[in-house]
Amino acid sequence: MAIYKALTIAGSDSGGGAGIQADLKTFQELGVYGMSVITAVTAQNTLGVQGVYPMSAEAIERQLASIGEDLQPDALKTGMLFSGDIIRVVAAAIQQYGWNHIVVDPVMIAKGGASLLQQEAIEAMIRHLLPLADVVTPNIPEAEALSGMVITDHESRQLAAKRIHQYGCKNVMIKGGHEPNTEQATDLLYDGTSFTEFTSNRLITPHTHGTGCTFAAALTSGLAQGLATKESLGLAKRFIHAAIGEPLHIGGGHGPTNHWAYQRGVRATVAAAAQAVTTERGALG
Ligand SMILES: Nc1ncnc2c1ncn2[C@@H]1O[C@H](COP(=O)(O)OP(=O)(O)OP(=O)(O)O)[C@@H](O)[C@H]1O
Ligand SMILES: Cc1ncc(CO)c(N)n1
Repeated sequence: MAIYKALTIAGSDSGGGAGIQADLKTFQELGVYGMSVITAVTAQNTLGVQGVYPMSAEAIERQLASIGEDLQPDALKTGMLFSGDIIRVVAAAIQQYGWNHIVVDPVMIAKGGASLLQQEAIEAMIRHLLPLADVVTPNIPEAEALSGMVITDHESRQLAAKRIHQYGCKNVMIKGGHEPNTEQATDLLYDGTSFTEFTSNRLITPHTHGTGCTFAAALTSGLAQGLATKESLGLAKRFIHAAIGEPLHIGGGHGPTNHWAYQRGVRATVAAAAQAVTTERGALG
């Protein structure tokens, strides 16, 4: 059996709902072997971010080299990168080791408002990282920061996607979790030629901590297994919808999503089908 390997380069969330922890849980659930390079440690829970402690560039470089010298990832994602220096180190390693299938989740601000990326780092991300990306997955505020324009409607979202695409990434997926007053959660993909929408009903819940990380990790899992970009995005959309749809109700604030929900749904469907076959056989004979 082939073992597909996925790498996350991101920050640690002590509360377990976002960052490295969300990524590794998602990789595991989707059947890929997960590896991590930790860029920063956050003291964080469902109530907010209580502390941010970036790793040194040397510590990050060393982790990247340990992966590069031994374990080639089939796909990787970046999450919280915090500074321009860290972005340059990560971009250099991607090039040095010839890694492919790169998902850049341009994490900037946690849902509670804490900054996870310094302002000066946006320029470095545009210059060094986006040209290496197969898919970049900004939410609406991140797409505004990257494109330098305000997104108010469908047309301005399309224009922002085109602007971001010009930085050299192959695909831009502007996620719609932050779109106000909509009954649907619609994500917009631009591949340099045409637009594709991925839509689900909007779930009403405060428990959306780590949705972006989980979505990008599911996308990375699909790419690691050799699925095409659109197939992987479809998988990610189904995975996050299931994860938001069955919240765990832990913590006193914005709780994490449920990383078990998607596979439990798949297993239940398979079990129901097996039951139907057994019943039919029983009826026949
Ligand atoms: N309430 C919701 N109901 C259904 N889908 C949602 C909801 N909120 C977010 N999503 C979906 O979750 C995925 C992540 O989108 P979102 O815009 O929330 O990311 P994000 O803001 O980067 O997340 P994070 O807060 O973790 O940084 C997208 O596919 C989006 O459509
Ligand atoms: C470590 C980390 N990465 C990303 C996010 C964004 O959800 C977060 N809250 N924490």
